[in-house]
Amino acid sequence: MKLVHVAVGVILREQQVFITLRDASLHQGGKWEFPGGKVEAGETVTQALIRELQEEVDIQVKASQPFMLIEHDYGDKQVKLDIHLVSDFNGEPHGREGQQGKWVELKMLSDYRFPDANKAIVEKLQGESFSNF
Ligand SMILES: Nc1nc2c([nH]c(=O)n2[C@H]2C[C@H](O)[C@@H](COP(=O)(O)OP(=O)(O)OP(=O)(O)O)O2)c(=O)[nH]1
Ligand SMILES: [Mg+2]
Repeated sequence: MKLVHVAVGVILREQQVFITLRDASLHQGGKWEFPGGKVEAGETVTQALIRELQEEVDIQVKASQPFMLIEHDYGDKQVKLDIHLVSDFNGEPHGREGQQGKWVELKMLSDYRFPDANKAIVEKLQGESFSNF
């Protein structure tokens, strides 16, 4: 079974999070996600996070902190999501690869359909206040 290590960024600004829609053709497609992608050989998670957020949503990450680690088995694919909070960045995020993207209030996140592995992320985010962001 494939185990894929994924760097995932929760981009935060004033009680909002930037999420994107996964293309229907991808694994877990048609669902919303926190931008990110596979950690490549020789990369740290932080390096992968910086690279993926530049490629996918066109921002330059200035500060990030580890938030949680989730291992999930989808049956066809096993993922290890290394989720980091992105607390400071340059640029304005947008779906650079043509994908839909939007800022969503933290308290509204549970209204969106995410891959199953994300349930714990949404719950933890909604349980925190982030008064500092
Ligand atoms: N980016 C991201 N991936 C997630 C989330 N939740 C979740 O289960 N995943 C899974 C779906 C995919 O199987 C995997 C991420 O792979 P990906 O398709 O984003 O990888 P990538 O950007 O490197 O793209 P590629 O190399 O396949 O082109 O992690 C999430 O919130 N964000
Ligand atoms: Mg990706």
